[in-house]
Amino acid sequence: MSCDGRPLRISVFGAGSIGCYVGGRLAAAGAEVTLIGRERVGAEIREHGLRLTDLHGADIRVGAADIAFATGPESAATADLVVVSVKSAGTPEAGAALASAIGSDTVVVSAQNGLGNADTLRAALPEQVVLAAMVPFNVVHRGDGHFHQGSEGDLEIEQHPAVRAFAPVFDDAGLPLHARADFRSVQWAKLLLNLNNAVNALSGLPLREELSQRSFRRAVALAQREALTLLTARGIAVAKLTPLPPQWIPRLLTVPDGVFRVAGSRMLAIDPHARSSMWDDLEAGRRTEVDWISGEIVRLAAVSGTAAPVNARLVELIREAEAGGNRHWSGDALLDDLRSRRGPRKPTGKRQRN
Ligand SMILES: NC(=O)C1=CN([C@@H]2O[C@H](COP(=O)(O)OP(=O)(O)OC[C@H]3O[C@@H](n4cnc5c(N)ncnc54)[C@H](OP(=O)(O)O)[C@@H]3O)[C@@H](O)[C@H]2O)C=CC1
Ligand SMILES: CC(C)(CO)C(=O)C(=O)O
Repeated sequence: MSCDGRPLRISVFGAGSIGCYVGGRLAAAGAEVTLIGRERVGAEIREHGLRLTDLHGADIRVGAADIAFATGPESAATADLVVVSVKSAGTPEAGAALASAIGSDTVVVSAQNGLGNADTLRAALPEQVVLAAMVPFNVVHRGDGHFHQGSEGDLEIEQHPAVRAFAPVFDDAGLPLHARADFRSVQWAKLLLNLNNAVNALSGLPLREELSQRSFRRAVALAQREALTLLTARGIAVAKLTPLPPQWIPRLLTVPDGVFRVAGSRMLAIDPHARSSMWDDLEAGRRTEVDWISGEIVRLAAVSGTAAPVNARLVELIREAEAGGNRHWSGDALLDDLRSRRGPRKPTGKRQRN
């Protein structure tokens, strides 16, 4: 893929799990990539290069000489495209850093979870085209420059004419980008899925092991059902990322054998070691994105004049865990705790499915 006969220049602001994996694959496909991140990551890449693997046996090597690394935004000055992949708490700083470095022709893509990161970047970068994208798959950093894609799904992005200039290099990299006119509803669908992040982080378990336990699945379903009730009441659309209607989403996580649906109509495999990005943050002692994920449901409830006690409790438990509290809950204990937060249930006469 080239831009005016030369390789596309891409900077990735936030060289972590997603940034190194996506940036590395784009470099392997011929783009001129600069990763912008912390010196510890730069040192790892200088020593080992990048190794990028996936569930299907892809094993791609990018030598240290074939991908540039920087700790500041200056190198983004000549980029055609900047992919932002910092955690949500870092977005304002990323926006300010890019504002001092890039020109108005550079397109910026937020490859982050949550709903508001692209808007935060737009506020800092009023002259640039800023687009939100959705990363459905999980990436695990295995050390020594090795990043492993531990689940499946294709990238989705807001529909915009600018996408045409860089979509081909994503195709070449084996990471096809699907442009969607209803992107907000895609973000809501992903956020519903990410309500599992808090439960996963509190379980202290890999995703597959967590989701193989019925009580954790029921805990996730409580959070998702609470969110869906609010979304439905406010008439907010949730993309049909599966062939099932949105009200079925809580049931998707009841699949017993370590696979769940993320996007598309397929069952998606999960690597046995894959963990949520929130698990990574708790493990590393970093601030999590709980305010931008479960916290969105709490805010939605507040503006709707109601409450979201299950998601509010998950926010509270993650904050406690960030401060050193329990992050090894059993499924039964977590489920009992979350259930005790809900108001009394009306008897339905029906057996609970999840
Ligand atoms: N990991 C995953 O599997 C998935 C993640 N996502 C989403 O993608 C986004 C990125 O997640 P992920 O890749 O896990 O995040 P990581 O924490 O692994 O990577 C972000 C990196 O950017 C660095 N960074 C932050 N601010 C700056 C700065 N100003 N200058 C230089 N480097 C900086 C961070 O360093 P430091 O930690 O020192 O600040 C960190 O190394 C999140 O929104 C996440 O929710 C979506 C799907 C899956
Ligand atoms: C891929 C997925 C859904 C895995 O939990 C994720 O988005 C995350 O970890 O943040």
